[in-house]
Amino acid sequence: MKYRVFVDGQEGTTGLRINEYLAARQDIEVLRIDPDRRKDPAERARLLNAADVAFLCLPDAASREAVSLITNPNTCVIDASTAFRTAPGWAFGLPELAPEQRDLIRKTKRIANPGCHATAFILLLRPLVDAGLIPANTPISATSITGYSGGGKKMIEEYEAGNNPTLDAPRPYALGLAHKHLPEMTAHTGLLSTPVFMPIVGPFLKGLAVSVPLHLSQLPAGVTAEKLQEAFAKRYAGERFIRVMPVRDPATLANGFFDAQANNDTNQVDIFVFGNETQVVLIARLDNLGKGASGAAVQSMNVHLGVDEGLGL
Ligand SMILES: NC(=O)C1=CN([C@@H]2O[C@H](COP(=O)(O)OP(=O)(O)OC[C@H]3O[C@@H](n4cnc5c(N)ncnc54)[C@H](OP(=O)(O)O)[C@@H]3O)[C@@H](O)[C@H]2O)C=CC1
Ligand SMILES: CC(=O)N[C@@H](CCC(=O)OP(=O)(O)O)C(=O)O
Repeated sequence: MKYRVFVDGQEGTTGLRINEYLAARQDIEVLRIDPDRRKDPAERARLLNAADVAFLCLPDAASREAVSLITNPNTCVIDASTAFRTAPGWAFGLPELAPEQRDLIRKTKRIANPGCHATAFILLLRPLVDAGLIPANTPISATSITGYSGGGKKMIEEYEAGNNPTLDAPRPYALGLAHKHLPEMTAHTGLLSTPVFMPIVGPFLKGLAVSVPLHLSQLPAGVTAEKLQEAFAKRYAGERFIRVMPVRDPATLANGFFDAQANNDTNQVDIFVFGNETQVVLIARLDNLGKGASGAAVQSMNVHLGVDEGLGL
């Protein structure tokens, strides 16, 4: 028997990438919607309710509508939008979040796939807050460098039209300091205050790196770059999709520049700790369309179904 999977939003950036992952799977039958009816609620409802797993790769409002159309108690929803990431009754689709997270993903029928920036930020902060190395009341700031595919079809078209010179330089955004990932970045790290977060979109398709600068004077006495790196190594030991790099990664320092695209076309996250006696910078790198979106959604599906977590990734 094959699992039946429906991708609502199959023509979008996240949906297309999920379909690429699923195409190689022998254990999955993809239920496809007639492109002319892809926004027809009745046809979507029929397929959503026929599916064992439904991926929602839609704007928030359309995701909420899709969830309201589901009456089959056996349909497991994996929503890629921002709509349910801190909602009660939904499991956060980040298996590496905490030791109990895989169990939550396995048992629920409602999984909220994390945002791309949020995934990198949470994987940096959560282990250190849990270990008491970053007290929960520490004020935290972060930047993120991201490729333009994170903005979906519309932003991809703008960049690829090639007729707007203002897109040639990296562009900081979300300067209202209210980026849509902030609620999940706060809730799933345990931080007591909302971080200051400034993402920067650059003229490249995909790849993302979140940086968190810290003064060691903000942290408990005795915390060093080495101790932070050791805490990551301990927390992520055995995690196949997370690689904790050596402290002050010699290869990056020798190169002189950080490569935000080095995990593209993988489901991998790399974690770095740079620093001196008084300061550190934490960096997490991933493919915003891989572990930042479609790869993470497929990984959560695998966990939910109880098949090999890396199948097809
Ligand atoms: N791109 C990324 O890196 C990431 C995106 N996400 C999230 O995933 C979701 C999808 O994003 P993304 O793939 O980038 O967006 P896109 O704009 O590329 O794709 C969205 C798709 O949804 C379709 N759609 C819109 N409204 C409806 C509707 N009512 N019924 C059915 N289909 C509809 C659109 O149709 P049409 O083709 O006509 O426009 C489009 O094909 C968003 O919530 C986004 O926030 C999450 C993580 C990362
Ligand atoms: C470049 C760009 O605009 N990126 C998007 C992030 C995409 C993503 O991961 O977030 P969602 O799942 O929440 O859409 C942004 O910062 O809003």
